[in-house]
Amino acid sequence: MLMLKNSSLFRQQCYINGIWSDADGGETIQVINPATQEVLGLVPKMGSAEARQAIEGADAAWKAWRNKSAKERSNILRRWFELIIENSDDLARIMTAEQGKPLSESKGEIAYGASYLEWYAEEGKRVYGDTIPAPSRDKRIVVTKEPIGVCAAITPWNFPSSMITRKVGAALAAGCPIVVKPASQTPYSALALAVLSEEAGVPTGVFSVITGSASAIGGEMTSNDLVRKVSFTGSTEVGRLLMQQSAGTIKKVSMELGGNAPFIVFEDADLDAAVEGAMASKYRNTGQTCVCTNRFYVHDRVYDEFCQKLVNAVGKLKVGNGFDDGVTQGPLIDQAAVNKVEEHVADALTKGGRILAGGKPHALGLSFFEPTVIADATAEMKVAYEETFGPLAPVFRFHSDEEVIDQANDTEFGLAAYFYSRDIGRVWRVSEALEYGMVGINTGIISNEAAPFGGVKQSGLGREGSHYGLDDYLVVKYLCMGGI
Ligand SMILES: NC(=O)C1=CN([C@@H]2O[C@H](COP(=O)(O)OP(=O)(O)OC[C@H]3O[C@@H](n4cnc5c(N)ncnc54)[C@H](OP(=O)(O)O)[C@@H]3O)[C@@H](O)[C@H]2O)C=CC1
Ligand SMILES: O=C(O)CCCC(=O)O
Repeated sequence: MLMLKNSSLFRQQCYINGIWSDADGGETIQVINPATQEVLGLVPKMGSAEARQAIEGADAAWKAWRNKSAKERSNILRRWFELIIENSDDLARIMTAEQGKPLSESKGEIAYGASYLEWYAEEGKRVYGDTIPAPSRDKRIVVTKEPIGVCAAITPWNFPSSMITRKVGAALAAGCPIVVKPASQTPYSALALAVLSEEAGVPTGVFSVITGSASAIGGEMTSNDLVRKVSFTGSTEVGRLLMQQSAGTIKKVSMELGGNAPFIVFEDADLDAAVEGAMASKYRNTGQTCVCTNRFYVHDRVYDEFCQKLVNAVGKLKVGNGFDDGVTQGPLIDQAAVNKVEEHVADALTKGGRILAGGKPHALGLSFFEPTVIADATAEMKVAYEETFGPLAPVFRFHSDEEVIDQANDTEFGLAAYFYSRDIGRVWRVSEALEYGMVGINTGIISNEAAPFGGVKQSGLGREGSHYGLDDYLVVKYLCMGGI
């Protein structure tokens, strides 16, 4: 039983057009605590009919929402932000229970998620237009920005709150209503946000949360003509499918997909700082982050020293139930996630990898896995080209800048990359050569609400956070004034 100060935050119904609802047929999905395998509760298993209802409600709400002043929308977003902060202890407990991450990380995510609402409450006031000198004297060119319309979002289990607020904050600030389908493994964080949105005064239909069949709800979201934009965070495979489905009605799409982040340690790096960044980047959320380092490249001259320092730091991690004191590594989300890490470890070992730490499921059982470091990684290993999404750090050796840049870019993904160097010329050269949407230079943590988050290549399209994120929910309108 989840103990909360405000038990009304734990809702087991969907929030559609301001009404708390069950699925039409009464079907439900079980939600499991990955740290204990206990059933936390049930949520409705909705499908296309309920998704259509939510979309139609959003469309009905759109006109009044877009007609509010930016300041009115800002006040509501601000109030929602404040309520999230006021309830952050409970929201963090809900997150740890359904997702497994340590309570301190859940608290961090609630604050991080709320920061998008706070930031967009302000930025929504700055949707500026433009005037452009016309090529002829009798015309004037004026450019305005307008909300794109009804939006739909599908979000993942690894960041159950912030991946919603990052989309919803921008959509609402721009003047768009939005319907969200959270991951089936972590619906309660989303439903708790809906409880607080209602209290904050977000009008009926402007924000709905619908749980259930991903293919049925996703199918309706991507085919319904009323939806003008689909925003997705999750696997590249599902992102590709949603883009195909959205093509029929030419929807705008934002896709935040898989990564395969390289983390390069040059021979002039501050190694202690690099290890600190490596730990934050690799083991945050037990390695289940699309911007987590997937591949460490370390210069031959500092290879052994870096590996030793990394292993020492990994030895201090504590695996366990995220509610327990001192735990830094929760369980993986499910057995399939464990299988993938095991597969990558086994593959690396058959190709000459050397285990320096961990390497197997944790003695706690269930989906707990030992934080793992593997030395002598090579380009032939699966860890070089597939996203592990778990606590496995493969360490590759390199000898020159050209070699490591080629290896870092040798992937279909292009989300985040990191490198450590104290040479300013190299910092510029490497930053420019890396084919990635985001580059962390002498830092392992890059995410914040003021920065544009997003990838290139098969890591996705569009940006979230920052003023670029707001543009993704706006359309440009050109007014041609003649007869002057
Ligand atoms: N970029 C990122 O942040 C993330 C990347 N991943 C990567 O993806 C791998 C697999 O994770 P997984 O959870 O399966 O990720 P998915 O892409 O399957 O899930 C993400 C979201 O998409 C939904 N979804 C799944 N199938 C469909 C569909 N056919 N139509 C519409 N929506 C759909 C899911 O719903 P439901 O939960 O109901 O199935 C969930 O809400 C991970 O190992 C990791 O490599 C995963 C999560 C986040
Ligand atoms: O897509 C993800 O894995 C979530 C990104 C978390 C972050 O914003 O850093």
